[in-house]
Amino acid sequence: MHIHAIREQLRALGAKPEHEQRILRDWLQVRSRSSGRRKAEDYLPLSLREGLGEFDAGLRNLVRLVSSHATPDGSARLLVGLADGQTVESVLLPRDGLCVSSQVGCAVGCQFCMTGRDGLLRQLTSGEIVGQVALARSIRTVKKVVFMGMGEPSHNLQNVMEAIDLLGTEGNLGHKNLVFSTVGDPRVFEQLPLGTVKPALALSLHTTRQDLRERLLPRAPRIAIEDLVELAEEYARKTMYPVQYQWTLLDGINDGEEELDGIVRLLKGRHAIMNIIPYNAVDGLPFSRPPDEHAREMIRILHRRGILAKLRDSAAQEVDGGCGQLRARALGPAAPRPIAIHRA
Ligand SMILES: C[S@@+](CC[C@H](N)C(=O)[O-])C[C@H]1O[C@@H](n2cnc3c(N)ncnc32)[C@H](O)[C@@H]1O
Ligand code: SF4
Repeated sequence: MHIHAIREQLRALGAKPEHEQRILRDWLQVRSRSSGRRKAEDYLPLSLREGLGEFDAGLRNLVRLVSSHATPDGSARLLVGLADGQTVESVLLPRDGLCVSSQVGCAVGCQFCMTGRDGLLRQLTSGEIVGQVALARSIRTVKKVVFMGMGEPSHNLQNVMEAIDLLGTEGNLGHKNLVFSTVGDPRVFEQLPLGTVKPALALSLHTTRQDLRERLLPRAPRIAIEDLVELAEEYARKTMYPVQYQWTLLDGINDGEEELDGIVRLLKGRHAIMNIIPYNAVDGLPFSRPPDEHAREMIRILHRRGILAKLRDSAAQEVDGGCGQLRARALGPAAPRPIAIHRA
C-alpha cells in the first residue's frame, strides 16, 4: 500500500486532517506534547475509532519482523517480511541511525554488491519503506534514515520520494537526517529538488575513471563522471548540504595514486565529503579490502590535498548487514524471477 492510499482510506473513514496527522504520527511512533503517550483511540471521534481496527491491521501487515541479528556495537540486521512473502533487510545503525531498503533486489548489478546479484525482484511501496522505520522505532529510537539498504532509490523514485515526504514531516526527521544514496540518474537531479523535503544526497562514485565505473556499475546510467559531480554540486547548493560521495574501496582496483589525483581534480573546492567504505566481503566475489593502514593513508593524503574525507567501516558486517551484504533471503513462496527495470 502507498502512503497516498493510506491517506485516502483514512479520509474515507471520516478522518479530518488533524486526525490523519495524529494517526500517521502514531504509526511512526512520534508523540506530540499534547498527545503525550495517548493512542489514537483516546482522542478520535467514536465514528472513526470503529473503522480503525481494520485500518491498523492493514498497516501492521505491511511489514513484520522475521528475525533480528545484533552485533556488540549496537547495530543489528533486521529481516523484514512483506505481505507477499518477499523479504528485505533494514539495519539498525549505531547513534540512532537506520538503513532502509527501497527495492527487493536491484537492477544496477554492481559487481561488488550482493543485492544486485539476482537483479530486481520488485519495487517497495512507499508504505513498505515507511513501515521499516515504524518497525525499527518499535525496537529503539531512530533519528536518522539512510537509503543505503537493498535497492537503487532512483529506480523507485516516486515511492521513495513519497516516503521521504512523510518521514520528513510527520516522521519528525530533518532533511539532513534523510540520506538518499544513488549511483546517479538524471531523474534524481530533476525530481529531488522539487520535493517538499529535500534529503541529503550520497552519490556512489567508486572511481574517477569512466571505463572502470561502467564495468563496476554495469547498468548505472551512462553519465560522464564530471557531469554527475556538477549535477550533485548544483543540488548541494540548493540544499546547502554537502554531497556525500561513496567509495567502496577495492584492493588493487580503485585504491591507487591515479584515483587520489582524480578525486582531488574532481572534488577540490566542492561542497563535498568523500566517504571511503572498505569493501565488505560477499561470498564468491573476487574482491578484497586493502590493508587498514593503506585506507587510513589515503584519507591522510586527501586531507593534505584539501579534500574532506572519512573512513566509514560499515556497521553490522559480522551479521552480513554491512553495505552491499544485504539480500533477499529465502522465505515463504519461491522468489519470482527477476524483472528488467523500465526506464522513464
Ligand atoms: C547497497 S547501496 C544502496 C544504495 C544505492 N543503490 C547506491 O548504490 O548508492 C549503498 C552503498 O553500499 C555500497 N556497497 C555495495 N556493496 C558493497 C560492499 N560489498 N562493500 C562495501 N560497500 C558496498 C555501495 O557502493 C553504496 O555506496
Ligand atoms: S550498490 Fe546500490 S546500485 Fe549497486 S547493486 Fe548494490 S544496491 Fe544496487
